[in-house]
Amino acid sequence: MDSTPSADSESGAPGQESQVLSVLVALPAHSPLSATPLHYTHTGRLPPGTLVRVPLGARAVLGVVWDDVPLPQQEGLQLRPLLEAFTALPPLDASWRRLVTFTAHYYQRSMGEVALSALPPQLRDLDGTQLARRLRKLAADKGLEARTASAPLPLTPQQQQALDTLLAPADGGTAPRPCLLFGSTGSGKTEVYLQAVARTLEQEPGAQVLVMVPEINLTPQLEQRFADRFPDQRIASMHSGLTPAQRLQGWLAAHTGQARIVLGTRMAVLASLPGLRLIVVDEEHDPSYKQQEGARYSARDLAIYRAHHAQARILLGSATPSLESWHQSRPAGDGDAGGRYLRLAMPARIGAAPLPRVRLVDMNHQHRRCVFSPQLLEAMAERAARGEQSMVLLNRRGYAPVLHCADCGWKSECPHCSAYRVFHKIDRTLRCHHCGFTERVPRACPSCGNLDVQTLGQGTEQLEEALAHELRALTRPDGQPLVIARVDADTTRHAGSLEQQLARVHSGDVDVLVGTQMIAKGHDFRRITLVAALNPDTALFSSDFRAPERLFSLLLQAGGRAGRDAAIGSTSELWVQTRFPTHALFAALQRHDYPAFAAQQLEERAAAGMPPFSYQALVRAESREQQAAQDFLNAASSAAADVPEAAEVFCYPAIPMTPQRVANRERAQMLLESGNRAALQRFLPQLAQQLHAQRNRTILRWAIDVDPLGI
Ligand SMILES: Nc1ncnc2c1ncn2[C@@H]1O[C@H](COP(=O)(O)OP(=O)(O)OP(=O)(O)O)[C@@H](O)[C@H]1O
Ligand SMILES: [Zn+2]
Repeated sequence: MDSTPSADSESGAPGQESQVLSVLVALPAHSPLSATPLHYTHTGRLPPGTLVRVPLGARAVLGVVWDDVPLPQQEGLQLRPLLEAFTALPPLDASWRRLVTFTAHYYQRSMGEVALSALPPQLRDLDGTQLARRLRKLAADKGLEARTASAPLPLTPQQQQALDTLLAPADGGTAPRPCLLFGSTGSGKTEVYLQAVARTLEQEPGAQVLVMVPEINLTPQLEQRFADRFPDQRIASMHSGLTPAQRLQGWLAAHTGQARIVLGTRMAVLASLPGLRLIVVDEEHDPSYKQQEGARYSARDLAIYRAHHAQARILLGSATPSLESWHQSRPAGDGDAGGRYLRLAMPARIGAAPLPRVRLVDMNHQHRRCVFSPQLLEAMAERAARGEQSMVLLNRRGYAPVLHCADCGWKSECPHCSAYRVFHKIDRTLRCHHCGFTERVPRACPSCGNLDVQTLGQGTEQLEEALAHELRALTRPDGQPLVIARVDADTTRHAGSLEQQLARVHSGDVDVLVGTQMIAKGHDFRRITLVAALNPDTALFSSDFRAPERLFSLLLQAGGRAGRDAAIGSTSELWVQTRFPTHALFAALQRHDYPAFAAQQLEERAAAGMPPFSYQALVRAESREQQAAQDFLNAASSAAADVPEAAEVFCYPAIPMTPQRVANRERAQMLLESGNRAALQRFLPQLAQQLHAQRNRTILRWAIDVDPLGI
């Protein structure tokens, strides 16, 4: 296609001059062109936010008309006209564009990448006619069934107070304060969300709400509750499990305001929501809100930003808030103005079902290879005999994390990673959980030929087998043998399989459920009265300072699955098998005392200058050689050390990541820390410039992770 010279071109209808437009397109992440919008010509003006198709090299790509950016002063710059403007679609509004700009700057990515990744992929393949047809179809099919709405429950005084505080009018012209709903497991947070949504939708005809959940497997249950409560509302869902056509439909429904309720995982935070009045972030502490590739954004943090600028209300909910949100919602005290958020507490469980009793089993008193203590087995047997369910948690899938030969010391290392391959008995494979490398289990030790190769440690597969053996003599109240089921990433690979397996638990077909943390979160199981965590100890002494926080929240959330139905009448229990029963974390857990745990952790973090008392970024690099990766990072940080922006930022020397090698790539990381978020933000582009400059053939890739979760 011919390039058209810029502004003074004379194509087009009389009186319609060709204009220069700034257009965002997605360019490869480190392309020098990716920093700002590109320029194209078009006959007549198009408002910012209009979706367009533009030529890029030999391709035609989707782009978004952006707010004007001056043309670069470049000799002989030839601008090309855009190919197509999707004027049937309302432009993406200023609030969305501002969110994209902020996300790109804050997380050190290009605006084009962020903007285009926030759009449904199928938009790239449609032309204007096809898009117009989709829009007509969307308007014609409301996707609703005629049903009666589930009635709102009469709120408990605590729920009522939380709701009223959330919805209280903000001071004239200011954005409402973000609210943290600190509500015990089973305290009825969802009902507060539902009624907050209902009230928000009533208040304004065009109001929209965004409800976020951490895990895709929690969306069906929540979606059902929303669909039951709002049968005359179109609900758009947004998560990675949808087909491209479904994603486009949901996105269009939200963008055009036809869907007033949007429900989704972290990606939903970047949806176009022109009428946004309320955001709910359920289980706000959950690490899944952090995107782990590309633009590594925290959907919770972006939600706070987004709500602020849209002057929308925002409610973060959790029984175990992140220490960041907890700290941010601290009440004013002596000499401290308090945090920016408002803390709403709902300590009581609905229906007065007490929180589970915590029982610690000291594994120092058991024999070395003991997996289930006799006390725990007995307790599970009692529950099963009464027709109650138990749940056993172990954060390790497969049969055994390592195979080894006692004769020569061989271990099932992955040839491509610095990690062991996990033994999966079901298909007799050794699988690397990092790179996916899979082989049949060797019949004999590959190094010395010893036929007696043994397992080390346990995974969920082995637990399932061991439990079946231990409980084989027991029957349910109806005389049938006990049913033991396992739910982890291996049993839920196929679409719909998780829902099926959970449905079996809900219907009472399963007596003992074994699984990874996947089963600990958010589910409203009615008949589980005992939850057991088998080996939580490694997190107590991890090098990652957030490990105790994650453990406490996992255990408390897991325990929260027990005893949700007071009508069952028996006391619920959370069992923890540990070699450190006197650890302070367990003491706080026994009292269900999140505030005490948080206070102790925050004190440690304050003393050590860790988040939330400091701000961090992590730079990661990959190379064939560990030294090359570290040298690259260290060179960039020394080169950037002299800029004025470096003043308040501390760069630690680069170190190997764990695991150090994955898929034959050596990985290194460098931690940056500052007591001042703005200072860190000013420094990062300087460092990025140096990383670009230092980059050489030996560096396979690098990335900056702002506010990293795993250190
Ligand atoms: N006001 C109410 N009256 C009666 N029942 C209620 C009320 N509010 C909530 N419930 C019921 O209490 C149960 C627990 O509520 P919900 O699942 O919302 O808890 P939650 O706070 O989200 O817990 P978790 O953090 O463990 O997910 C649900 O079955 C819900 O229907
Ligand atoms: Zn591997």
